[in-house]
Amino acid sequence: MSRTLKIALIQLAVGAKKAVNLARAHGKVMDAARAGASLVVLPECFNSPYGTQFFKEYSEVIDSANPGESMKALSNMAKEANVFLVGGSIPEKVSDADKLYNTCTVWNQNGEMIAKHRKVHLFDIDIPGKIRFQESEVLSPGNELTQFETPWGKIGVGICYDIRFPEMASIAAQSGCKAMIYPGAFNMTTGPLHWELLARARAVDNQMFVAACSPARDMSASYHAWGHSSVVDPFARVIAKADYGVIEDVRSSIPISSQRRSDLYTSASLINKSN
Ligand SMILES: NC(=O)CC(=O)C(=O)O
Repeated sequence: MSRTLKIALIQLAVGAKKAVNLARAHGKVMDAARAGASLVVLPECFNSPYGTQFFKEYSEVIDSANPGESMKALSNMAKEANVFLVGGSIPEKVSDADKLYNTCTVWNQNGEMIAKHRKVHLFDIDIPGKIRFQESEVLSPGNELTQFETPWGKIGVGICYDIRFPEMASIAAQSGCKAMIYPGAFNMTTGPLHWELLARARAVDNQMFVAACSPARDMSASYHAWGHSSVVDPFARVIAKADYGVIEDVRSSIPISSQRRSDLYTSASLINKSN
């Protein structure tokens, strides 16, 4: 078993156009592979805006014999980039049963689907004055726990709200998983309080790696994702975090963009003629 793994979490900007989301995901997966990642993770609902009003319209059947647009795209990304790909999640349609699920698919380097996880714990919350979200109004819950084999050991998968239920990660650890991966989309109310806390809790409880991958925050969308995609080690140390707040902090503390002397930066004005 290989002992080192470079993992990439893609904090993808997700908009209203499915084809654009898929193309952007493809570009970022290729970038991650070029940077040396062997396992790449996309966020929850990577092909669709996150909202119960969108799930039906963006849903696809997940069927290897007759793959939909997102399935084809994920298979191609994994194969072309030569990576294991945890394909975030998409709204899955099961036409015979007239049901929708929030489903993560996992792909190997040959572009073959090796696992499928339907979100088990649906995100139904109501925090007065802050956020009400009821996935169960349109989605059905999955009924299985999911793990997959890789050259770096077995890995368990959950989706977002699943991270709040310690049993899933604990069962994964007890059955030999080295890591839990959660595509997720926490929000501006629960994210600051719980996202990192839960990822670190699952890591420390089970002495395993935890990776949680969010979409990028878009304040013009109906749902404001928290972002902060993170990797936590078995000591519960956050070893990587996408924290775009740091950009603002650094730019206001060291304001080089307003201090730039653009008036001097032409080849003619650079030269001090007296030297
Ligand atoms: N979006 C989710 O499934 C979960 C979430 O935002 C939360 O638990 O908070």
